[in-house]
Order: sequence, then structure tokens, then C-alpha cells
Amino acid sequence: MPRAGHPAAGTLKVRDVRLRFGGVVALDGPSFEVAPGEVCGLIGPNGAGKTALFNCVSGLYRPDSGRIALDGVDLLSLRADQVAGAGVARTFQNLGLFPAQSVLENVLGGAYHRTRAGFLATGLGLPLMWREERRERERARGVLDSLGLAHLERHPASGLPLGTLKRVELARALMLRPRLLMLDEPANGLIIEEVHELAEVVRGLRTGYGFSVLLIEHHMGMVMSICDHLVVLNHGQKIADGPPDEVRNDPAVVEAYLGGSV
Ligand SMILES: Nc1ncnc2c1ncn2[C@@H]1O[C@H](COP(=O)(O)OP(=O)(O)OP(=O)(O)O)[C@@H](O)[C@H]1O
Repeated sequence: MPRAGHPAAGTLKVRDVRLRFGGVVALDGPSFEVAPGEVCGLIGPNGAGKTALFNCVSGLYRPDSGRIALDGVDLLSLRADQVAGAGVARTFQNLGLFPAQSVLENVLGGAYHRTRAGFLATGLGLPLMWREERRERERARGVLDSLGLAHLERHPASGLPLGTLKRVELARALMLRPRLLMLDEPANGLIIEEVHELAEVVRGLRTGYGFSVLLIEHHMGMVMSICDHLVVLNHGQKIADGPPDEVRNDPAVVEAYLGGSV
């Protein structure tokens, strides 16, 4: 499996992040850390603030206060596209793929901002840009291969099973050479076999590419099987932070979120 190109890293530090929408407190000061190479699950009941936190890390929301840094780089001073350039890649709850485009074109979309002039310039016949695009295509093929998708590169995204589309979206995120990969409910809508398959894929990617993973997931089987560390939010506050076995037995977590069902 190809290395992603960055040196091993991916320390995310979140400190006292606060975000309000009018009278609604979405984030009420959570602080936590994701260590290099670990899979950290961000869990909590509906409305706990998980997506709001993801959006703050990826630059879509600007918190009212607090600090978020990746490998010492202050992400809050960057625009969303610069955050991606700093090594943060994410997938979305509702896939952000283009149905009419081929799998390869969708995956190449993940590399777009990394090229110096974009693929449009290649249409002008500029040799440097053409070489750059060819290089990115080869890299995309390598990423597809590492996810067992090489045979689908010409297939339009439409018509592929959801489990496969999730892997295409992962491939697109990998084109950003992430230090931190953020996955937003990847198991949502998958059948149990696909969940197991996806968990296996994420574990393999983490080992092969060496990045850290921050995962929002309601599927407790997946959370418990792949996370090294859990952070639990409730009403925008952190209520637990530690190894999965410890967190699952934490009375505050059982009370607030798990309802004793795990
Ligand atoms: N753009 C927004 N405008 C207004 N309120 C928002 C916005 N985004 C989030 N909120 C509110 O902030 C709180 C946290 O929402 P968030 O979507 O982060 O929760 P969540 O933990 O991701 O929930 P779920 O598991 O249901 O996706 C909720 O009360 C939500 O209604």
C-alpha cells in the first residue's frame, strides 16, 4: 500500500472550543487530543455537538473561542481549503460524490486543490500541467488499488452499492494525503457485512498510511472494534475521554447516551 507522503504525524489538539447559534449552545468548551496514528471515536447522542466540532476542525464553522491545532498548526487561522492543505481530509454523512462522473474522476476531485493550476489548465495544453495531471491520475489509480476499487475506475459513481461508494469517498479523501482523516458516520445505511468490511478497510488504511482518524459513528459495534480512544460529548460538553472499555462503563456515559445498551 502506498504511503501518503506526509511524515508520520497527526496530533490534533482541541482546546475549550465554544460555538453558539443564537441561543443554541452547540459546543460548550470541549478539550481533547487525538494522538498520532490513533483512531479516536467522537460519540454522543443526537445534537451533542459532534458534527459542529467536525465543522470547526475542517474550517466550515468558525468557533466563537477556543483553539484547534494539527501538528502545531493553528487550524482556526486557515480557510477551509487551507485546512485541507494542512492535512485534514473528511468524508460526509451524505456522500459528496458526483453520480455521473466515473469513480476515477471522483477520486481525482480530491486532488484538485493540490495541483498548481487545476485540471482546467491542462485543457490549454500546458505540458507541465499535463504531466501533473498524469501524475495525479497514477496516484489516484494507486489509491483505488489499495481500496480494492481498481476494476471500477471507469464505472460511473451512480449505480454502485452504498458500501462501494463509501470506499470511493474514502479514496477521494486519501488523495489529500491526510495527516488526520475525519469520517462522519461512515457506517450509516450499510448492512452489517459492509460495516465489517469498512471497519477492516479503515484499520488497514490507518496502518498503511499512518494517519490519525477522528470518527463520528453511532454504530457501536464499529466504534468498539476500531477505536483506540473515545471522546463522548453531551449537550456540547465533553463527558468522558479514554479507552473504549473504560468509557463504555462510565456511569455518566451510560446515563447520557448509551442507556445501558452497550
Ligand atoms: N447551522 C446550525 N444552525 C443552528 N443550530 C445548529 C447548526 N448546526 C448545529 N446546530 C445545533 O447545534 C447542536 C449540535 O448539533 P450537531 O449537529 O453538532 O449534533 P450532532 O452530535 O452531530 O448530532 P447528530 O448525531 O444528530 O448528527 C444542536 O442543538 C443543533 O441543533
